[in-house]
Amino acid sequence: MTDGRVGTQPGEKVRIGTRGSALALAQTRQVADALAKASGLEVELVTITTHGDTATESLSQLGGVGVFTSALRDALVRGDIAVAVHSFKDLPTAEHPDIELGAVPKRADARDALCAHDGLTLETLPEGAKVGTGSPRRIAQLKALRPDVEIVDIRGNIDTRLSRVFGEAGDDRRLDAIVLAAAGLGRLGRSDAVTQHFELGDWPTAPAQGALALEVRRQKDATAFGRALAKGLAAINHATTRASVAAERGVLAGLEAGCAAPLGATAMVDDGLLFVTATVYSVDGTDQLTSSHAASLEGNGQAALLEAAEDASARVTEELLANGAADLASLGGAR
Ligand SMILES: NCc1[nH]cc(CCC(=O)O)c1CC(=O)O
Repeated sequence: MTDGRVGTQPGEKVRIGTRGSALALAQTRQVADALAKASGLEVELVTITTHGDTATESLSQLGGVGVFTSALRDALVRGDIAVAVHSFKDLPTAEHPDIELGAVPKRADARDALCAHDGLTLETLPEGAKVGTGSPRRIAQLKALRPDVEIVDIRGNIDTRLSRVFGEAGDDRRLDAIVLAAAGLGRLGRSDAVTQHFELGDWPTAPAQGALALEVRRQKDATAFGRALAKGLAAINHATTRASVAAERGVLAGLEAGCAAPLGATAMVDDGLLFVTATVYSVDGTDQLTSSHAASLEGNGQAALLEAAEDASARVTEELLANGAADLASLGGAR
């Protein structure tokens, strides 16, 4: 298709695929601008509708694997787009034969946040308060700390969810609070709705939460355009984010848990070490298992970081499984 091309064609743009939600568009515009600057190429957003956007079932019923990502991946493989931008936490852990990770930009806030009316926090919500979330992990975490609250399964985009607390929702739809990713709220300029941030130490979040994945085809165009794109992707890649996310997702893959599993994982790089901590919850929130390990970086650069990530996450996975994580998590196996 592009064989024999020497220079970039005038007007040839990097077609960047994104979901059409306000959140997806906001985050993709940001990386598209950064990629344009770093590559010197013109960019163009291509909106793609995914099954997760059109389905009306709750997320736990949809079953998860790739509902938000497979249509984007299909467009990438077909060549309709050159780059697919995903919320990293929505990506399945299984490798795709034709696709690889092109870049992972610097992570945003990985924490979850409570958005409640009247400035309330998880501690000050009234007894029996209605709290909205569709995530088995968040359900387990809420139940562990506030077994009295009534958890309401919600889905939809962030603005729809916020309207259940702050908007004109009728009394029967009105919620006292919802739990959302701080990163999503930040990207939409809605951090003002947050009444409490949960610290990662006692409220770990989904593997890769707050990070984006830029995927590209494994098969590269040997053209000036292809080289400029590769250079741009390398420039916006953030090596420690990529390794931290790899460590968190390594635990997810190692536990053979789906993206809806009640698992929280947090990794970070500091002072020559990569740390990863993961917690598996029973769905009712009464039980949990945590494991933490660190691996030292044997050298510099992305490869050394990824090796440490693999090492640390393998040890965390092994310890969680040895302590019965599979049994604990499968208490929610029906999801
Ligand atoms: N599963 C939905 C989803 N995928 C990515 C984000 C937002 C932030 C992110 O992690 O990049 C959200 C919403 C949420 O969990 O509140």
